[in-house]
Amino acid sequence: MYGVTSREIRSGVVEIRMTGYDVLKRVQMPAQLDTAPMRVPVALREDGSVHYRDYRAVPHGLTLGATESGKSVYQRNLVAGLAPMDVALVGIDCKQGVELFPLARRFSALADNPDTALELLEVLVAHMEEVYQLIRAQQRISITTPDEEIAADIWDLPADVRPVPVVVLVDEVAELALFATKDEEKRRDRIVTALVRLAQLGRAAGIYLEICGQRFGAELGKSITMLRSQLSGRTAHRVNDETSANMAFGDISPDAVLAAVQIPTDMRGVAIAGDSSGGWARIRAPHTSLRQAVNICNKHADRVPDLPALEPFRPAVAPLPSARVPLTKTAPVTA
Ligand SMILES: Nc1ncnc2c1ncn2[C@@H]1O[C@H](COP(=O)(O)OP(=O)(O)OP(=O)(O)O)[C@@H](O)[C@H]1O
Repeated sequence: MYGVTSREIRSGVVEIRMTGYDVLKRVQMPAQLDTAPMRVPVALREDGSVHYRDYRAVPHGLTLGATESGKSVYQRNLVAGLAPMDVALVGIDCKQGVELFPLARRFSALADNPDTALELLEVLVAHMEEVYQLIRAQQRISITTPDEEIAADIWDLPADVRPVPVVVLVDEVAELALFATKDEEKRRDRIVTALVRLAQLGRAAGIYLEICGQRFGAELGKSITMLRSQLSGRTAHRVNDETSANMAFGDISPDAVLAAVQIPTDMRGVAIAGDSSGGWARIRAPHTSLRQAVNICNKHADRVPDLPALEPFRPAVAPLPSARVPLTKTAPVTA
């Protein structure tokens, strides 16, 4: 029997109701900016504790759910939580860009079609290789100094040489896999190959994948199983059938599969979150509107880091009203 409902009663305060137990809790979501780097408070668990998306503990994530189940709102909460942090945000949104493009001011790179997405992913693979070279160069220095720790990932590097971490958000992954011609099929395979490389090697280079979609199946080609095994953070909103729930949790926990298929249609935003340990929890993200997320991204627009490789993919955005150059010149002050 499903026994939890939650709703946001005012900004940042979520009311959790456990039906059958007559328990009511009001919980204040913590401030978005958490002290631990790359650890985002993104939702509440049914016991009232905070659910974090911790990129350093679980580098890559897969979020599944039927249409209108709450995937975009969840992803929006992630972006809003990441916006104040020292991180580059990269978005791939081939659903006409409707979800991620309004948040463009905080993004270092955006792609809204599969051709640009492929170019962007291959640039990220090249960036990852450069970061590996940097880690190796640092290792060569440390190795000659007894007692000095040897860097194994970007977080072991001295802060002044550490590259900025990158979170790559992919909205509706199946849109990247559509093909009608042989050339488009080859493009799909190259996209998935780049995603697999980022998923296998990205963690040490501080590149984290956050992939979202209604399904995650054979349409993504032969490497799908390999890619899925690397996306160890799983979140499933309401799904249409057990097959979809299995795509999220079949290889992790049969109980989580059952819990995902039991999410009722009217519980939008409720999800099951689990990872490769087999542990899982029911969660619900705050109902952040697109307007609220845009405001947060605009507020932190100046935190977009300088990453020359991503510059060609930087979204063109109009300046914010406060930063606009006045259309009329003020008269010079004369003595
Ligand atoms: N955490 C939440 N709390 C309350 N309502 C929510 C929550 N998340 C989503 N909803 C409601 O569900 C609707 C659908 O959410 P959302 O757009 O995130 O779904 P989706 O899975 O991304 O859908 P699609 O695949 O069609 O884009 C929202 O308009 C909102 O009203």
